[in-house]
Amino acid sequence: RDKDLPPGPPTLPIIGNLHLLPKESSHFKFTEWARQYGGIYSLKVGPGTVIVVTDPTIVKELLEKRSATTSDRPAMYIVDQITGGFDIAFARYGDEWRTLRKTAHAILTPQAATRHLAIQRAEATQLLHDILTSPQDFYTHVRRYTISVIMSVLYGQRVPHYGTPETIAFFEMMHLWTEVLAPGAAPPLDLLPIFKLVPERWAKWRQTVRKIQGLMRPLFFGLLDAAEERIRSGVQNECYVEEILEKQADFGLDRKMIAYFAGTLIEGATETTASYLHSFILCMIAYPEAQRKAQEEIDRVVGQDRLPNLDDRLPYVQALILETHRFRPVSPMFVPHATTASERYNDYVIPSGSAIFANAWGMLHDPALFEDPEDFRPERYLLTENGTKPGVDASDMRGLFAFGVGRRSCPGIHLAQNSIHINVMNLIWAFDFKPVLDSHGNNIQPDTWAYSKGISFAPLPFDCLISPRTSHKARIIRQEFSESATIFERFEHAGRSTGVDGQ
Ligand code: HEM
Repeated sequence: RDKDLPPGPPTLPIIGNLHLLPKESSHFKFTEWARQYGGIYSLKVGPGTVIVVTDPTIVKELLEKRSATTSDRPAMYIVDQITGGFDIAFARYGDEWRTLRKTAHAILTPQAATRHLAIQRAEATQLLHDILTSPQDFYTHVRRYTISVIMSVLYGQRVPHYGTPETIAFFEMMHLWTEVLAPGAAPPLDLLPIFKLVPERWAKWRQTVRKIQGLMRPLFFGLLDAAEERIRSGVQNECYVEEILEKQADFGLDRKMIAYFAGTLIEGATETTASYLHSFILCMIAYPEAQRKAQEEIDRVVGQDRLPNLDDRLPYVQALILETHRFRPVSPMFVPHATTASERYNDYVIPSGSAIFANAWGMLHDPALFEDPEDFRPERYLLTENGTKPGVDASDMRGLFAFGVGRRSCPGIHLAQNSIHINVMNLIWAFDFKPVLDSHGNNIQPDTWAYSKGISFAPLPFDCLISPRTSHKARIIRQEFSESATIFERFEHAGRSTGVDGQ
């Protein structure tokens, strides 16, 4: 380790800290090191440098104030092989990323996001209705909701039930993504490019990449073809593809870019929002007192006779939403950034080309910032704006640290926040969430640590008893769902096929 680098664990010759890197749930080990080496430390991975930041002030300084040089992404050979560099979340910091980001704003700014509220509300009503009808399947109902919203926003085509060929192909593809990107699934291709020459029969990762490509191309182009055909036939519903085809020349996009950009946005939107909502339900059964307080507030403000809406003032529910982001952040390490120039921070030099990991988990679970951080306690956000301990200077800790900071922060935040607020309020208003019972009638306590260990951090499927709070509310749900039919009609195009077989 160069003497100007921030401190870090002892290195071995040539490989540096490679042998120490965790194979799963890396945020836990990265947080352990942060407690030992401080708010900024470094890891050597072969010749490369990784900087891990676990201090809100340093994150703000490096990723926000100096975002002109810290907004690149590390090279990811496998991702580029799969998406041709057109996945906005992993694209290098350059003209193509700028173009993609600009087009994302066409659908994702706060104003643009309000255009999607009608379909989000209608889909949320279907989520209530689906849970009312088959509560044991709540996990897949939530996923149907999230994919249906983003498909409507992008292609103007909703997903009325979970088993459509497009959803089957999409989730199969996501499963393979997780498999191939899991640490250890492929050799360190970005550090040791010689491995790129290994032929496919000896490189399982290559076979997986080929399978993903085989699912991805027909899915992304099939969805685009179907949307274009619908638009040509004069049926419009203000979706992204309509807008982008109109302005294609201004944005400088070719057809492949549109197909891959829109397709990779489905990935960015679906699992993240679903994972948040699953964590919320898990917290409701694990922390019944928080559920009771939220229900009491909603009953007082909203009453029994209508669904909640975004104008309702519900401070405890707002605090609960923030606490869920803090307690189980969807992206505990954000997405890694990289530097395009050397940066000096205090006495340290961060070389150009270093990866920077913002350790959101370590900050959101820091006992110096949060009282009993491993407790789920919405009240902390009623006490101080950022949920931090009274008296702690947390001005650099924004309440929504969950969505990243700087130029690469999440452009989907407004769409995601609307989905989260609408559904959390609806679900608390409508249902009681309880743990399942064992054969003696005792509660089986949910495991709030049973999460996926790969690149995403999502609760593993869990059991839960969900029942409507009153039969009157159940009737309102059925009525609202049937009234949503007129909104759904605009996003359902019977007879138009994407050609995806979903096998
Ligand atoms: C609970 C929901 C969500 C959470 C917690 C979340 C969180 C994040 C985080 C932490 C990042 C990385 C920020 C960084 O690198 O500094 C990110 C990036 C991104 N998110 Fe989200 N996200 C969510 C939903 C969505 C939705 C609904 C969309 C799309 C409609 C979306 C699209 C993206 C994209 C395109 C990027 C990459 C941005 C870039 O690299 O320029 N996300 N998100």
